[in-house]
Amino acid sequence: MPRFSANLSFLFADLPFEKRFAAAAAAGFGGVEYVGAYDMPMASVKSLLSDNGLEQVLFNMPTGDWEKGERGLACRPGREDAFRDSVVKALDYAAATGCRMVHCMAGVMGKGEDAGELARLYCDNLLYAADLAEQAGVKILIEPINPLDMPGYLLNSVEQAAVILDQLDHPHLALQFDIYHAQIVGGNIAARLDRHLDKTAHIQIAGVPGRREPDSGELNYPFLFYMLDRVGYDGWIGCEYKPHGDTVAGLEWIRPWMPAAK
Ligand SMILES: O=C(O)C(=O)[C@H](O)CO
Ligand SMILES: [Mg+2]
Repeated sequence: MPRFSANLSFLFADLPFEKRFAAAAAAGFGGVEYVGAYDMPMASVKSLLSDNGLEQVLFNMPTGDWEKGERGLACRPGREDAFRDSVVKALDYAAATGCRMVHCMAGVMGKGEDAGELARLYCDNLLYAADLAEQAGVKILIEPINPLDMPGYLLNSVEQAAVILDQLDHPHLALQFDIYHAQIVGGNIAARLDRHLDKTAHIQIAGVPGRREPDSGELNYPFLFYMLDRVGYDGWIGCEYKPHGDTVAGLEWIRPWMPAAK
């Protein structure tokens, strides 16, 4: 049976962030994930989780200055110190909230930059983060993101991520398999999920095209959930989509697997 996590950066977006926790619990979710809650004190996040009986499934490391175009720091020359600070901050929040997975965004390539050089720095930084994460009992996840939504992003394909994970061979590095991005970059989802499942610590879903509810578009999610059960995937499935309208009204697709809270 799939276990669904509500991505609070996408779902319940009409509510203030701190109210999204209760809304997720009422909708039946047992876990939540989001980009980050670093502007809230750790104790407040912890209370929101425990008051609502929620597990903190995942969040991102601080990603740098989003307004200025940063999308993670891990491949960025000159940002090594900021990257190391971001690892420490994320692991502090992870310890406070009992979170066992942290997504490390790679960052974007500038025009004329050497992808090989950036990839080398990215790998060095991933190993630095993974060593610290190991001491904290946390996994660092890397997620391929499609280049239409995030032009210049360093890590685009699941296959690229698999090569990096194979080469770094660190027990605290794993794949965040976002099916929405993977469908746009390569398709053939069932076979690729199967092939890379041993590296996959977390899955995210959305309909393609449009990143809407997973009951719209070209992907057959009930089949993929069935397949994930058959192969014994026991991780979370993050609902990272932009609801068409009201989040709860749009959750009809989930009810065969997840009833609303009583
Ligand atoms: O963009 C995505 O798919 C992600 O999962 C990012 O972490 C969102 O920030
Ligand atoms: Mg994602």
